[in-house]
Amino acid sequence: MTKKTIAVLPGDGIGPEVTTAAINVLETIADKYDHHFTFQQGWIGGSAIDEKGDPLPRETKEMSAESDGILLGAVGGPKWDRLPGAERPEKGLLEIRKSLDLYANLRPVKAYASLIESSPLKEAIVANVDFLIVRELTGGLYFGEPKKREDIRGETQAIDTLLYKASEIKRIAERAFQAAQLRNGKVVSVDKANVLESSRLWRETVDDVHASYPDVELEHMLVDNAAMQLIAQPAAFDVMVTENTFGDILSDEASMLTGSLGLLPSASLGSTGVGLYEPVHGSAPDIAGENRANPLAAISSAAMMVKYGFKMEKEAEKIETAVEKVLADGYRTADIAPKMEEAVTTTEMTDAVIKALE
Ligand SMILES: NC(=O)C1=CN([C@@H]2O[C@H](COP(=O)(O)OP(=O)(O)OC[C@H]3O[C@@H](n4cnc5c(N)ncnc54)[C@H](O)[C@@H]3O)[C@@H](O)[C@H]2O)C=CC1
Ligand SMILES: CC(C)CC(=O)C(=O)O
Ligand SMILES: [Mg+2]
Repeated sequence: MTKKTIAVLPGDGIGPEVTTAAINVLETIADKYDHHFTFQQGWIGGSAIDEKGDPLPRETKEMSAESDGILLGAVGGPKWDRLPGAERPEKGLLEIRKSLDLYANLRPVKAYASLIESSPLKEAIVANVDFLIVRELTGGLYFGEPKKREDIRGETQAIDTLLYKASEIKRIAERAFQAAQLRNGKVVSVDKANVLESSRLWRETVDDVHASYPDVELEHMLVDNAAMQLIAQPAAFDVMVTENTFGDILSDEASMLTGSLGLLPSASLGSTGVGLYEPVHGSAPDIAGENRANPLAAISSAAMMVKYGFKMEKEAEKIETAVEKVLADGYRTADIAPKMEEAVTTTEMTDAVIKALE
């Protein structure tokens, strides 16, 4: 019997609904394969501000650092939108990523053949969309200093800093080339090197790292073109590596190649051994509490946890196959249902996945 302790940070909005779904799936896997998973809940985000006065309370940080893996829902919502940046729910998420040095955010984008009708980009799904976004997660605009507001000659101005060290670029580039070696051997590095100094360093550093991976093909692409190419020829991508902000935006765009943001999982990995697994989507305040959220992104994030965090390949594959099966069987939450009256709820979708696991 393998024992694992999982820190569960549901967060805000639909976060608690989708993490409950993922926990139910993990419990079924534990029963089936004779593992013992212990779940420890912690506060993060807006709910942590309300309960503890801090978007990342010390207890959450410690419990997460000591766990074998962190399962996170999402943070944020209109209730906290007027708070200053340093006190907002999102700060809790940025801080846990930074404090655990989770610099590599893997966001697989894989279309399900059974969802062709649900995508506004049907041709994309037909074209077998299957690529990996490797997003740098602990540098760039979200973290660079100075980050502040100031009054200059009677006018308020705001500053964010886009800062990258060569060492930060080097380690994420290495992750991308290694991922490509296990896939189809092609990396597209996305930057804005025609305008940004940080992107010029990015490009030079990626080129330097590439010298050690001669078996991998490398192409540099400017981010505006990349945004277009994702729609024009999504099947041409294998691994895309990019900095924090570009990766954040391009992965939401890429989600629509699969049919919905509610389908994309992610794994954030780093140097400390503990990984954080969360859906790509946010807290979706517009549907929170309605049992309408698609739980498949969170469930697939749990699959990434057992695969990357616990090295349980067959358990991960079991979850992935169950997700494929429920979609092939026609289960559709509202975000992917062609007809609203045919949509299933979050809990019905979760129950269908659990049944498919048995
Ligand atoms: N990782 C995180 O915790 C993230 C948090 N956020 C926060 O979430 C809040 C809302 O941000 P938005 O811009 O609205 O982005 P969002 O990702 O929460 O929602 C965007 C749209 O996608 C839909 N959607 C998202 N997840 C879904 C799911 N599982 N099933 C069905 N539909 C789904 C929503 O209903 C909404 O229409 C903000 O406070 C933002 O800062 C946003 C992105 C990531
Ligand atoms: C707080 C944000 C940076 C979260 C987000 O949008 C993301 O990580 O995708
Ligand atoms: Mg995002």
